[in-house]
Amino acid sequence: MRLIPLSSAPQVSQWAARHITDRINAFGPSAERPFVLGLPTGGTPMATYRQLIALHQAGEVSFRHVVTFNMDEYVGLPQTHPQSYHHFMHEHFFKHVDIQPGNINLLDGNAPDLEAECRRYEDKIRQYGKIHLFMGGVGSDGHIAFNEPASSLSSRTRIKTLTEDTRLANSRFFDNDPEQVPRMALTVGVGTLLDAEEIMILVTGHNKAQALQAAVEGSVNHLWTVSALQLHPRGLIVCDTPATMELKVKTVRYFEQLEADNIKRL
Ligand SMILES: N[C@@H]1[C@@H](O)[C@H](O)[C@@H](COP(=O)(O)O)O[C@@H]1O
Repeated sequence: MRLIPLSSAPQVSQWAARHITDRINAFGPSAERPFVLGLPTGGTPMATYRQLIALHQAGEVSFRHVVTFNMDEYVGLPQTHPQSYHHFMHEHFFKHVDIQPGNINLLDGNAPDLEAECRRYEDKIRQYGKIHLFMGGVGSDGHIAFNEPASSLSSRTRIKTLTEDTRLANSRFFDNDPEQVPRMALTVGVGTLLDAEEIMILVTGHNKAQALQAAVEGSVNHLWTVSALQLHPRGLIVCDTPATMELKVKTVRYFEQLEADNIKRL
């Protein structure tokens, strides 16, 4: 696993957007051979989306031959609801770049048969071969996508019941009322994430410090599903200083030294 310890959240978004841009450009995608990008929602990636839009507007990256798969979606929220992940993605990213609508993939949390919808999603990912780069955030309880504590580390796309903690954390987007937060979501599994060629997780803020500690210094554990990143050959975490507060000084120094050139790039 690589850890890129940066000072601030804006630096994390700058680094992440540059990394995605570099990966897409190095791949040289075409209509026949698109770059497949996995994407998250949440507060953390919003600044990265703004940076990607800026890079796109500066002519540094095109999404014309990029296919996207979002990691999760609430069950039962209309797609037009301001807090649906469909709405989030269109507002914060898709409508600002040159992605082709047919290349956007999101789980349908209103599908009549939710299990069939999850199977369809897995099949569609498989049709493209694999996801080249999956970006994600992490919940303060260490969940990735909506793989709540005790999710199987070999899970595939499925329906998950959200924990009280997650509904409480996400209530800030629902008038601070946890009752308005849907009780279920569709999410890619930990196994689906591990199949990606590369995974990049963004971690910012002191409220994520425990999750980062579990991910980097803890053992692989289903209670902190982000720790499954340790099993991946190309796992990458980009974090800010407040998120490192539960890590040993020695751990942070170790990665600062290893990544000195990459940190200086900013
Ligand atoms: N399903 C999403 C996750 O994908 C996200 O990583 C997490 C943290 O979100 P935030 O970045 O807002 O802290 O929230 C939700 O539960």
